[in-house]
Amino acid sequence: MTSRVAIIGATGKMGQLAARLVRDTEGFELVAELHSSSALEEMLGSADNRTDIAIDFTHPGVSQRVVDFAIEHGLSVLVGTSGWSADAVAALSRRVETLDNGAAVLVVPNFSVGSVLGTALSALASRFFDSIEIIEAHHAGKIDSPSGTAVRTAERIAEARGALGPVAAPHTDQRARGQQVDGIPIHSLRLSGLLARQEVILGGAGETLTVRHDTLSPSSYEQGIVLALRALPGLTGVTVGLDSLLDLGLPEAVSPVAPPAAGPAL
Ligand SMILES: NC(=O)C1=CN([C@@H]2O[C@H](COP(=O)(O)OP(=O)(O)OC[C@H]3O[C@@H](n4cnc5c(N)ncnc54)[C@H](OP(=O)(O)O)[C@@H]3O)[C@@H](O)[C@H]2O)C=CC1
Ligand SMILES: O=C(O)C1=N[C@H](C(=O)O)C[C@H](O)C1
Repeated sequence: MTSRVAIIGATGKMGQLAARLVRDTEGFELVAELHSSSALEEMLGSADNRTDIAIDFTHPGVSQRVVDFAIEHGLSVLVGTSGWSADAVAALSRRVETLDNGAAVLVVPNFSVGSVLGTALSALASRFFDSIEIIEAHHAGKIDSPSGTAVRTAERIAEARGALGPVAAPHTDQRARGQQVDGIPIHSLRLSGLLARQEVILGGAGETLTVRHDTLSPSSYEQGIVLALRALPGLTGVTVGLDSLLDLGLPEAVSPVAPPAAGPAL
């Protein structure tokens, strides 16, 4: 069976990449391409060629409106746009449950497998260090900060630490100490010449551990986008991240669906 796909943000960098992947992947057909001047109705396709899946690669200020429209019309949605907070995802889950019309949403803060692993490994390590900060660096054209990946990493660290509670982040009243998400300071750099990089620095007694991921080319997103597209028809409700699709083989304590972990006996 062929899934018909609409891309919202099709003129953008990621939208163009997604369009190529949809065209090149068996079982998917591209039926609509929307940009900033398009009417949202265009995402539904035509009467004899109705859309099944919407892919959103727009801007943080636009994405929620796009996703709301898609789920209201029973489309499943793959969201690549950054800026989806935990609160916004929780509200979306409630909305999808209430609608109960078959729509499913997969929100993916980062499609790169290396980045997903970097976040998971940071969550794993976070139970052993009480001092943790994130530095994320992106191309100068990125309009939002902190990055969606950094926010997701901080959320995953907070989940993994569970009863251990927030990390020690002194001097939070000083602006140069970063923006805190779940008690973890995130420092954002925007630089010409860069694509994307994230370092999670964990400090302990007499040692630091750095988990660093570098995105060198947009090709790093391709595998994750195709994996997500193929998985979407089998999902229900709202799912965040590729973790559950990748079978990372990590202990339950750092699984995003696991209950809060108890602190390690050191
Ligand atoms: N999850 C992941 O792995 C990744 C996520 N991202 C995220 O994806 C998003 C898009 O990034 P990128 O492709 O670089 O951005 P671009 O600025 O290149 O593209 C943005 C797209 O959104 C469209 N757009 C803007 N406003 C609207 C609107 N009101 N209605 C419909 N379409 C609109 C633009 O159309 P127009 O051309 O008409 O302006 C354009 O097609 C960002 O949030 C970014 O952080 C990026 C890389 C990887
Ligand atoms: O805007 C980008 O480029 C990216 N945005 C996403 C984010 O905010 O984390 C994913 C990736 O880092 C590239």
